[in-house]
Amino acid sequence: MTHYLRSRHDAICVGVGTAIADDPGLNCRIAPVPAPAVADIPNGKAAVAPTPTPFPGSVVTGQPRPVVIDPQLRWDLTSQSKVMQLARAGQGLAPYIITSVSEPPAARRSLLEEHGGKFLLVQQTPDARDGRQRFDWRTILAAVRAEGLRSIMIEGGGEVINSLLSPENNELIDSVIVTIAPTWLGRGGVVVSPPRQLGEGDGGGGDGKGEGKGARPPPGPAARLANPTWLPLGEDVVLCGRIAK
Ligand SMILES: NC(=O)C1=CN([C@@H]2O[C@H](COP(=O)(O)OP(=O)(O)OC[C@H]3O[C@@H](n4cnc5c(N)ncnc54)[C@H](O)[C@@H]3O)[C@@H](O)[C@H]2O)C=CC1
Ligand SMILES: Nc1nc(O)c(N)c(N[C@@H]2O[C@H](COP(=O)(O)O)[C@@H](O)[C@H]2O)n1
Repeated sequence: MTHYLRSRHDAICVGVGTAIADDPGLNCRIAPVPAPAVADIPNGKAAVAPTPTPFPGSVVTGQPRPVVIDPQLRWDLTSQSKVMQLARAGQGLAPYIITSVSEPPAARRSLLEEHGGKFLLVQQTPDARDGRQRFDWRTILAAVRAEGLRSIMIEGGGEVINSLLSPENNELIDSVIVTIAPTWLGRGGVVVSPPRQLGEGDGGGGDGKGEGKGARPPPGPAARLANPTWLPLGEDVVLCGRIAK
């Protein structure tokens, strides 16, 4: 399922936490799957695939562009990183790294650009929830779109998913696909639990912690997927749906 989805998107996105933890390949390891005919897509529009920039001399088709969110350039990308090895082998594309560092280290920039990747400079803004500097997802998606990439699969990890699934971003998400495996990670594992929509009122006791006027509003309705589809797949089950309005 992961590789089928990778084959059907122009870009796949992970956070720097995933890049550091997993040294992921972020390529598609199945043959390209033909797109459905435009006539089969509700309100479908003609699709023109963008031309990726592969490592010079390699022939890459049907590979998504890795997009890594790395505001402070924590990822120590080297020529031995898996994604770069795959780019050299013509089995994937070098990443676009979204950062707020205006002058990335010159050697890393050269390495990236020699492989067909690049840094995309994006400004962080204070998050309305906690005031911390973050990228707004609308800005991230605009930067990716400006590179000619028209679809993006957000793979993870936990913090990226929690940030994208925040209520204010719901309108940006076309669909949600969750693979449920018969496994639990235990305490300390990656937790996907996005912030909940807030309800009306001033919190005067509604959430049990309210202190009257000016306190945090009580929680609003829980988020749900509309028209969910459940697909058993080996030992796993895949859940697909759209965020309910
Ligand atoms: N089972 C699965 O399908 C997947 C699991 N994972 C797992 O997730 C784990 C990593 O997850 P996390 O530690 O949560 O890291 P993460 O991959 O979500 O990256 C978090 C980092 O991304 C940056 N970031 C994310 N959203 C941002 C925003 N809006 N603005 C600015 N910066 C932002 C921040 O630097 C933050 O520290 C790994 O263990 C990996 O194996 C990762 C992908 C898929
Ligand atoms: N196990 C697993 N199942 C999925 O459905 C996933 N989307 C992932 N995602 C993440 O992908 C990375 C591995 O990438 P490569 O296979 O090296 O390209 C890794 O970060 C997983 O956490 N994983």
